[in-house]
Formats: sequence, structure tokens, C-alpha cells
Amino acid sequence: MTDESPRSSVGTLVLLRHGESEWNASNQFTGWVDVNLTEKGIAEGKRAGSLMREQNVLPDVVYTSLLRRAISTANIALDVADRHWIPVIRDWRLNERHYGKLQGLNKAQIRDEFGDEQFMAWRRSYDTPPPPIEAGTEFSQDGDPRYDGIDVPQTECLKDVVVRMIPYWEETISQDLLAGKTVLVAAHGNSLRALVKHLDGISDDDIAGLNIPTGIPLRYDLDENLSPLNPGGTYLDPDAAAAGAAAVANQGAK
Ligand SMILES: O=C(O)[C@@H](CO)OP(=O)(O)O
Repeated sequence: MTDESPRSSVGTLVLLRHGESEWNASNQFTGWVDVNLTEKGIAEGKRAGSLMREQNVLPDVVYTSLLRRAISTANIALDVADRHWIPVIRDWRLNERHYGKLQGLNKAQIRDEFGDEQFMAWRRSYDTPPPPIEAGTEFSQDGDPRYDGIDVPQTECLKDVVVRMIPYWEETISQDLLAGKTVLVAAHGNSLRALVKHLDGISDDDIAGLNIPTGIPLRYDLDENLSPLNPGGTYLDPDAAAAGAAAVANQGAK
């Protein structure tokens, strides 16, 4: 073997954004609000499972957020892939970005009221958090028992998600990958953007242009430094992923 020998993969990471949720369908900012999947979202979960089965991408372990849209999508997909029996680990650090005071509000209305620039800064800038949500209001998570012992955020920008997620990635998910496992991470548009930013070394500016479609598995083959052998990852259905990412980018325009 010379230094030029091809790097080999130690582990396979599969990122899966939940299927369409009720608030994706109604175009509302969601964040940590625990909304259900729609019928379309359930179908997307099943399709994700078929894609994994057909392409022989079979997880050994699954990590999810604490939100039912990610938990349900993982359950549905793993059932179809016949991997419903694998170990599961859930952690709040995989939750969607907390959308602050915007949680529950309609994206098109916010864009109309505040203009394109502010709307995009809140949605996609790296370090501009939306205004904080008030404790005790309808869409705040303070007092939710699943977050006992956690300093529940009142808002987050993407940078805040990177700060909470990457230590968790290094301590847990990375260890499974280094042990040679195929790991499914079922999470959210912005928590997965934080992870992809880290994996692909995307700059703070360029991450604004990256959108993750609902319900399509994104596979990364990682070397022993957990560097992608396939930078950018490989969607198991690339055409559907491109169409889905364009639809996410366009939200708020309706
Ligand atoms: O509302 C949200 O929580 C997210 C994901 O659905 O939306 P956006 O894509 O606008 O960041």
C-alpha cells in the first residue's frame, strides 16, 4: 500500500429529515413545537425506508431528536426497511433549531411584515437569532417534562445549534461510526444543516444556501477522521432531493 491508496470507509452515516409535518404543510415556523406528520409525511417516511432497503443502507443504530415528527419518521422508515429492532437513542441536542417568537407564525406573513432581508436573516443567517419567545406562552417549551434539567432555549440561531450539537456528535454518534456502524440520524432541517456544515466544512456564509428536503435519506461514507469520502453526501433519490430542497428554499414566497 502506498500513500496514494484510496481511503476506506469506516462508517456510514444516514441523515434523514422528518417527513412533511402539519406545520410544514401550513407554512408555519415550527422549531421545538411538537407537531405531527401529515399523510404525505407518513408516505415520505415509508419511501425513505424503501430506499434504504433497496439500496442496502441498513442502520445498526438510530439517533433521534425528542420531537415526534422525527421519532415517527424513523419508526416508519425502519419498519419498512425491516430494521425496527435496532437500538434507539434520543437526545434534545438533535432537536430543530428553536425558532423563538416566530414559533407558530406563518412564514409568508412574517416575510410580508418584515421584508425579505429580515426574513432571510432569521431563517438562514448563521448568527442572527429570531426574537426570544416569552416563557409561559402557548408555543414555549419551558416546563415541558422532556426537557427537565435542561436550560430550555428561548431562541436559537444556527450557530447555537452547532454549539449544542457538535460536542454530542463527537461524544456519541462519532463513536458508533468509528466502530464501523451504519448510523441513522433522524432529525430536522436546521439541526441537520448544522451537522452537514461541520462534516463538509461549509463556511458560515455558504451554509445559508443549503436546504435539506423532507424524507429523503442522505448517505455519507466517512473515513477514519470522519471526513466524507463523498463530500456533500449522496441522496438515495437525488432527483426528488433536488426538487424537495428547492421547495424548502422557496417557503415564505407563497
Ligand atoms: O419551521 C422550522 O422549524 C424550519 C423547518 O421546518 O423551517 P425553516 O426551513 O424555515 O428553517
